[in-house]
Amino acid sequence: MDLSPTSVLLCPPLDISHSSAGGVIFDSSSLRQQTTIPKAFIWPSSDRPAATEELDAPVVDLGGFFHGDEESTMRAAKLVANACERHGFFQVVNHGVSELLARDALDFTDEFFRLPLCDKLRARRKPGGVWGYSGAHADRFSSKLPWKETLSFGYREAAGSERVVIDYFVSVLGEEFERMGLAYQMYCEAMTGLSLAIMELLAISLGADRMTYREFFDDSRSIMRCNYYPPCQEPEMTLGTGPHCDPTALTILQQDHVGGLEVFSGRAWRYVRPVHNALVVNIGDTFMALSNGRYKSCLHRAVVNRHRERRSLAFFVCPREDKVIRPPPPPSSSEDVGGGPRLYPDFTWAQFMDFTQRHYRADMRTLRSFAKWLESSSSATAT
Ligand SMILES: C=C1C[C@]23C[C@@]1(O)CC[C@H]2[C@]1(C)CCC[C@@](C)(C(=O)O)[C@H]1[C@@H]3C(=O)O
Ligand SMILES: O=C(O)CCC(=O)C(=O)O
Ligand SMILES: [Fe+2]
Repeated sequence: MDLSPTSVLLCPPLDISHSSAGGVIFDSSSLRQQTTIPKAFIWPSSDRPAATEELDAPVVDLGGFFHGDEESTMRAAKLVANACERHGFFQVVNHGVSELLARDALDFTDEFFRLPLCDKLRARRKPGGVWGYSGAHADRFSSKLPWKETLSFGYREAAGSERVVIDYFVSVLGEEFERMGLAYQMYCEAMTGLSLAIMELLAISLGADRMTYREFFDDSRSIMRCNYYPPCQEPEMTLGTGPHCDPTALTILQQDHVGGLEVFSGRAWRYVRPVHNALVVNIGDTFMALSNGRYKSCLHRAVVNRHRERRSLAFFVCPREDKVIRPPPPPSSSEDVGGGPRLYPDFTWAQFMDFTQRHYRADMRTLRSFAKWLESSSSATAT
């Protein structure tokens, strides 16, 4: 794919301290010239120690599974079960996503985030919205700001959605961004296919009917997020993304070779070494609820460094908004997949997503806090 830079978009000088909407704007290129970072980016010292140990997590070869080889499928399912019961994290290779497509998606991330700030702001996230450009979430939060810029957009595989991503880029940034939109449209299609295959492998690993989750997510909605982490002059004082569990069901993440992703496991933060051509897969809160707590929602974060920018592409798989999140009964017994009493109430993704966007900043306790919030809201309406 021709990656010649898009036409240079000129824009007027910008007052970067405050936007017209009153929110604060994060301009990493000017902030990086300063010797210290603004106070709003400093995280509590308890959140900051850098990992010294590597995470023990499998790199699962999906080749045999894709070829219908039962023995390697069971081998893969066993690795996945063990990892998901421990920390909810594994990596996959021979995943079927083209290396060229993956590289183009990363390269276009560079092209977008290297645009002048005023051009990125043409795609800025609208208040209350999910899609769009954000600088450190400075328009949403006033402390513990993450040292990153993000671009998020939605995807769903349905009739009439063949151009949903392309049309987003063209409508927000202009015709000259059609190639970027096409690359991400194709990337999201590939990620969706892989996510459904992983849902099948998860069901097998849980002893459920292998089509259970594949069917549940057949009309999934996804959120694609491009993360760009600029170099930071005080990397030990801040975080690229704070400690959290993804509220979504499953995340497929492509990271570049720089490193910075950490997972909390065995009472310590552990770094994840980038594996060439591998994709990171982590369980989110919604899948933890679907497995009735048997699989753990992965607690993770991203640290930054002094000299190198880092990029990651996170593909968040979510159920259709109105589907009720409830563990499916496995074929062999009347108990739910996770066995024992229900750990979480029924809820819909629409309710949970709304909670993270309007009521609560997602962190390591989002699902628990959401369950309490649901309970208090329902008891309030019952009285
Ligand atoms: C449902 C979501 C909220 C966040 C994006 C996501 O699609 C999945 C991950 C969530 C997030 C990355 C968790 C850490 C805090 C957060 C505010 C962020 O750093 O971006 C979260 C995302 C959000 O925009 O709320
Ligand atoms: O950039 C990374 O490695 C992690 C990003 C992440 O966890 C997220 O966007 O939810
Ligand atoms: Fe995450």
